[in-house]
Amino acid sequence: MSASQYETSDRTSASTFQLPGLDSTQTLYASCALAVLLFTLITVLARRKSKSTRNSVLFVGAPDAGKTAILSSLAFHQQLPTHASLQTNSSLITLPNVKKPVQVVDIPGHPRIRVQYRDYFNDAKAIVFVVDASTVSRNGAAVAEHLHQILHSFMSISPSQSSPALIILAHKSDLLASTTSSSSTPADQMAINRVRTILERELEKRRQSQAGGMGIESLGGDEGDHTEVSGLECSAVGGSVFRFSDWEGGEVTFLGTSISRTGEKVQDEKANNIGGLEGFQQWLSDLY
Ligand SMILES: Nc1nc2c(ncn2[C@@H]2O[C@H](COP(=O)(O)OP(=O)(O)OP(=O)(O)O)[C@@H](O)[C@H]2O)c(=O)[nH]1
Ligand SMILES: [Mg+2]
Repeated sequence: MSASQYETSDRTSASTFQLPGLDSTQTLYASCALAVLLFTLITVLARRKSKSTRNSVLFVGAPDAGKTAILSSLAFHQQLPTHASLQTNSSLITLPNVKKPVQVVDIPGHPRIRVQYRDYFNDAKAIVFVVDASTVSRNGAAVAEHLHQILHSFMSISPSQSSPALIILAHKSDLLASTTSSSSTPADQMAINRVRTILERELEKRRQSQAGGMGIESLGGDEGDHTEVSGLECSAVGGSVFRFSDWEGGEVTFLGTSISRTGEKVQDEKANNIGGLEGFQQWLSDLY
């Protein structure tokens, strides 16, 4: 091959990597700048997408806790007669000072159905765990098992993803009012204290069983009996017992709630407030 032939082929291959009007160094810089721009664009779009996916509110909790009753109070401003739900309910609710309606998904508490919360977990902006404060002393272990499943899901969220907010409603506080009428503590606060204390005790039992390698009751659904169940990790500062305030999965809010009896109009039209659920409505509004 002659020297002139080499020259021609060199020029041809060089020209394929050059942008018109730029030499090879400038072409390299331009390509790098373009790559950085594309990367930034993709990252921004991906972040926006992951932020925008968390929009709904998820109601979970034991059967008969009051989830559907709360949902119908918020959605229809009236407590409709309810019965054990056998399928997931979904409704749009309006919140004070929030422009767009918010979707609420109510997962039945039946052990076989409750695992369906996982299908909605990644879209949830808030997880609302409803507890019947009037019966929790009797069924605390079962309620804690259910809550453990939820806490486990929180701890499984990857660090790059945002977590939903978690609130535990100490519900049916009206049923404590008669038993606590002589006490100076308001019924809502009494309900919170009771629910928090019982759940912390029951979750601590589960934590100890795990640590002792004794195995604990199943977390339900298709997870079966896990030997390495986690989700109850607490910061070392808090000492050795389970405390919601030390839980590593995030902040846990407690609120006492109740709703009026069947058929009563429960909305204060002017304030758009619903008796016994105002604090909860406000908490939701603050999220949106
Ligand atoms: N006293 C009182 N009763 C309530 C309150 N909230 C709900 N209830 C009653 O509790 C019962 C159960 O309520 P539901 O809303 O059906 O319970 P749920 O959590 O949806 O139960 P599942 O669908 O089985 O998971 C109903 O009879 C309600 O009227 C409350 O604040 N106070
Ligand atoms: Mg229901």
